Amino acid sequence: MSREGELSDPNAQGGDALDRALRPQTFDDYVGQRKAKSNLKVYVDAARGRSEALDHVLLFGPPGLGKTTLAQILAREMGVGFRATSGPVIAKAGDLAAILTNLEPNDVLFIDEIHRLPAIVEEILYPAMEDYALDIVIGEGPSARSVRLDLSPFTLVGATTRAGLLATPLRDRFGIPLRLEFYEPEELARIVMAAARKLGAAITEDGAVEIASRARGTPRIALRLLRRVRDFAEAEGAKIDSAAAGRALKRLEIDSDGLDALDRRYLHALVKTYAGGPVGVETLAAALSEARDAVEDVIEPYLMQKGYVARTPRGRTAAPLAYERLGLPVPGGVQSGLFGEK
Ligand SMILES: Nc1ncnc2c1ncn2[C@@H]1O[C@H](COP(=O)(O)OP(=O)(O)OP(=O)(O)O)[C@@H](O)[C@H]1O
Ligand SMILES: [Mg+2]
Repeated sequence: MSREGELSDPNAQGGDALDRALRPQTFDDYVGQRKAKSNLKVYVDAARGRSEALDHVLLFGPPGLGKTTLAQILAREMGVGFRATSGPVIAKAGDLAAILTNLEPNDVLFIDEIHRLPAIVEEILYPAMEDYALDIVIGEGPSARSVRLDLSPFTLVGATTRAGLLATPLRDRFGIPLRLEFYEPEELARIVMAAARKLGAAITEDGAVEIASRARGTPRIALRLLRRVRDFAEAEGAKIDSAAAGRALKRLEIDSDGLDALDRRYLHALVKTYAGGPVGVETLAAALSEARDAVEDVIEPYLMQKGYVARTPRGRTAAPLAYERLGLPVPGGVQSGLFGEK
């Protein structure tokens, strides 16, 4: 049982058109990520002042934190065109060459899931990023020769769920690497309020706070919960206040910490089946019938940040908080002291 659409394909979820309508368009509408945003503003202003392309940007962080959104905002704030593609879609070097030669000066080229670019494609990206040039080999065998083709200056914005998945030479060519962080509940509440306003849904501040506090620090999840809660509230003829949100979230099996059924299955497997670990991520993924990547990208980052799970050289181990969440005694009787504070 996956979170709706998220594990199989992060971008294929219900309400896609709605998603687009809710996307912030400017730095000012883009809530949170204060550090990344304030640095980017400086770089954008400087590049615009010099009429140059912005340096290449690598955005990394768990799914749904706003990488695609931020890439679009960058192009808009730079006042340049935006072209989007993704790693798995570009199969041949020629595909990327065609895209690169069609860019207007200073355009933003967004490559989602950039860690999934085939190696041969990655190689032609290196001179393109460094010198705005393509090295094309003409002919075969001993008569083959390489010609250099100049490109317009452009900004590559790459997105990936984990920077560690990128080959070092590629990673090193990004002048601006930025890690997106999980959002604070107050920030998510602002996102939920703004979205509810755009949707014309009746919501109170505490209704938004209730949804925000259970959204795993992730705007996409907050917006999805808002849509579901709104359905329940409309069915009840109620507005979305904290009581209505609480009832709906209970029906959606989202607990007070925002953990859903899949998170609880993960903790259950780790704590019960594997006695709290250490256990390898492959083994855990198999126990959950999920892909290893999905476990590492989607489930674990939030559980680790919240201190339920730790990563050790020998595998994952359950922290005291995991036992407490499942209502089990903590081995050795050490209490985390964290339970109930969140
Ligand atoms: N800072 C933000 N302020 C307001 N809304 C946001 C913000 N970040 C993301 N969103 C909203 O959350 C949703 C998901 O964002 P987005 O698609 O940019 O995430 P992503 O990081 O690209 O995810 P993935 O890794 O799955 O591609 C979008 O609908 C977007 O409107
Ligand atoms: Mg995206």
